[in-house]
Order: sequence, then C-alpha cells, then structure tokens
Amino acid sequence: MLPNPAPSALWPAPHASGAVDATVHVPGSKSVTNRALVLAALASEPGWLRRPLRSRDTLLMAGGLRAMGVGIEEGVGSDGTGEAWRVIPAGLHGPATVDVGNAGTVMRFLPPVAALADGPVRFDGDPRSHERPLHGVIDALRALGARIDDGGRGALPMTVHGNGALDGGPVEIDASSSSQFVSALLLSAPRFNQGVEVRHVGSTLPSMPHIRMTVDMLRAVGAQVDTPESGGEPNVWRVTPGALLGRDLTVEPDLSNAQPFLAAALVTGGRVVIPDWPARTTQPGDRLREIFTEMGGSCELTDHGLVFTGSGAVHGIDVDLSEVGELTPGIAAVAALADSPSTLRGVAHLRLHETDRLAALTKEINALGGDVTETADGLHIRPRPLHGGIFHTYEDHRMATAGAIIGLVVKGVQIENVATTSKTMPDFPDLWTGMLGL
Ligand SMILES: O=C(O)C1=C[C@@H](OP(=O)(O)O)[C@@H](O)[C@H](O)C1
Ligand SMILES: C=C(OP(=O)(O)O)C(=O)O
Repeated sequence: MLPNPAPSALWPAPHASGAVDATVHVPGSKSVTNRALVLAALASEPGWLRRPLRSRDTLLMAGGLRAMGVGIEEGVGSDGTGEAWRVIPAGLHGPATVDVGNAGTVMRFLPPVAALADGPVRFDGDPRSHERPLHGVIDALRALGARIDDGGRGALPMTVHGNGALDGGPVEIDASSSSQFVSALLLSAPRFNQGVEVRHVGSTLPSMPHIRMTVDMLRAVGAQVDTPESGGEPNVWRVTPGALLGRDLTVEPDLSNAQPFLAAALVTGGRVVIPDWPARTTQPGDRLREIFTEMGGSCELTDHGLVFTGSGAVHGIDVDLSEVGELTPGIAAVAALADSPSTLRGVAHLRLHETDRLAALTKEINALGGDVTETADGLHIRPRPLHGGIFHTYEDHRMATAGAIIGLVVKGVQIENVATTSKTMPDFPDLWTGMLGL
C-alpha cells in the first residue's frame, strides 16, 4: 500500500500580498487518465497515454492493472514528444491484489475488469474506502454473472472471483450515490460476452458530465455505445461487445484542479492563465467558466489558454452543483469570501466522497469564524469576516485546496496535511507558491 502522508503536519497557507498574476500549467486530468488506462488495458493492441496524471489515484490505477498482468511502461509518445505511458494489454490474471487507496475511480472501475480475469482478485484500500458506496457495482456484476465475496457487506474489502469471461447483458442499478457505478460497467462492457445494457433506476444521477466522458472515451477507442442523448431511452446506456483499439491519447489538464488557481484570481482581483484549456471537453471543471463569472470574474479562451480575471468583487451564488459535485469545496471557499450569501444545491452525495464534504466544509469554515449551515442537499453560506486558524482536511485533497483559497485573503490559515493533495495533484504546494512568486 502507498503510505498515507503524516496527518499532523501544518502548512502555513500563503497570504497574497496583492492581485495574483500568473500562468499555471495544471497537471493532467485524473478522470481522463484513469479511464484511458482501463480502456488501453482492455484493448486488443498496445496504446499510448501522453501527459498522464501521475498522482496517488492514477498510480493506484496503474498498479491495479499491472497486478492483473497489464504492461504499463514509461516512455515517450509515438510522436516522440512528451512523457508517456505505453500500455500493453495482456490476458488478465488472478490471483492478484488491488489497493484502491481512497480512489473512487479505482474501487469502482477495476472490479468489472477483475471479473474478466482468470482467477481471484482481492480489493482493499484506506479505511474510508470501506465506507464509500460500492453496492451498485457489486450487485450489478453479480447480476451479470460474476462471483464476488464481500462478506455480505456490499462494500470493500472484497474478492472478485473471475473465470476469464463475463456474460454481461441487461442490468438495473441505482447510481444515485455515484455516477461511477454507471461508468464502471460501461468501461469494461465491450469485453463482456453480451456487452451491457445499464438502466439507472434511482431518483437522481449525479455527475452526468463524467458519464459523458466515459461514453466519449469508449467511442474514441471504437466501442459502439447508445445513450439517452443519442436517441435512446432516458437513463439507459447500451454497449455492444467488440474489440477496442489501442490509441495515442494526450490527457487534458485537470480542470477541477485548475479551480483553486482560477479562484485565486477571483478572490485577489488578479489574473491567471491556464494553458491547454480544451475548447471542447466533458470535464465538469469547464463549468467554472460560467460559475466563477457569475461570482464576479470574467474569462476568455485564447491561443494561450483560459485567461481568467477577477474584478475585485466576489459575489455569492445560488447554484445546483449536482452535475459538477467535485467543484463544491472550491466554490464553498470562494463563497465564504463573497459579498453576499450563497446556496449550493444538489450535492447530498458528497457526504460519501473522500470525507463527508458537507460536514467538513461547514466545520472548518465555521472554525475560522464563518457561518455555514448544511441543508438536506448542500450548503448555505453567509459570508462573515474570517480569522486565521487550523483548517483540517480529513485526507481530502479538495479540502486542502479549499483551505488554501481562503488562506490567500485571510491571514494565519494553516492547512493540516496539505500532502493529501497528492491524491490528484502532488505538485499543489509548489504550483501554489509558484503562482504567488514565492
Ligand atoms: O468518474 C469520475 O471520474 C468521477 C465522477 C464523480 O464521482 P461521483 O459521481 O461519485 O460524484 C466525481 O465526483 C469524481 O471526482 C470523479
Ligand atoms: C470525489 C472525488 O474523487 P473520487 O474519484 O475518489 O470519487 C474527487 O476527486 O473530488
């Protein structure tokens, strides 16, 4: 297992002496990297992944696939430039052990892959991984023909007893607690004997852009996918069985990890440029252009990237974040510094993320003098003058970056365990001080 960083260390969050003015190269997308790894591992020929994110979550994904026999080698992309991973698919083998850490993508996307292996694959991870919902994947895989021993918990730890193939076919799931249940089944489905027809039967379905990302990436490697958007039934996705192509894919910057840097421009009335911001993307972070504009900034997509400029004013917002839940901590941090109240809605499922994010944000912002209350499905934030103090992170990367945003304008904020940002952005402290010219 990768060690968890020491939880007691305190990082004095840098205070911005004026408006920030910086260009920040944001590392690759976690969600794209981990989907690309799975699809490349299931392909019928080798593929390349250029500018992959190298962080705890993606190294765990690579480690899990390697444990099942997939080759993932360091190299340069087929055009001879840039850092890359070469992925060499192989027969999937058990016995194997997969450490999921606290990566939702690893704990949900790899069990369907393991169902295709020729022996038992054991899954375990951080204590929090035992609490995060997995029943949608477990129940669906069983309905599709897999044998899984989870001790009746419906959660980790568990063993998937692969026998080299999975029937597949139609299955109903309730994915209201995580869109990753749907993505997990779709990603491996081209390799199921009958493909899959996933029908979501729950009341709500969060993070739709992430499901669109799954569908787009499947199609890009040759899979046939029918979706509600392509004229199919609402809440039904169909994947036809078939071989996947090995591709040479360049990973986009992680737009959700661009959030703290854009927020820095917003709360200091400065300017930040994010190079390589994609003109079209399924990443939920693209919604920041609209959300942070409504909160007081302005942005322009240029040849240099996204140029985001703060006006000096920060406004509250009333917004449904159900499609883009992972942006909630950063938006809450900005909202705590705004000139009017905010209501963040549609994110009840965040209680089951890396930590209970609604409780954690409420507690930590209030500990700095804020006035945040939890609602049934989100947060109500009334800005108040904040003061310094310790901002606990609960091993949640986005809590750490949220605290850093507040620390830019509130003196004396100390982030506990900033190293937890290694889940998706190990360079965060350096990128942050670099942005400030420190
Ligand atoms: O599929 C993905 O890559 C993700 C989907 C979302 O999960 P949930 O639907 O569980 O919120 C998101 O919050 C997570 O950070 C990444
Ligand atoms: C919810 C998140 O991650 P995970 O992939 O572990 O669900 C996140 O990155 O905000």
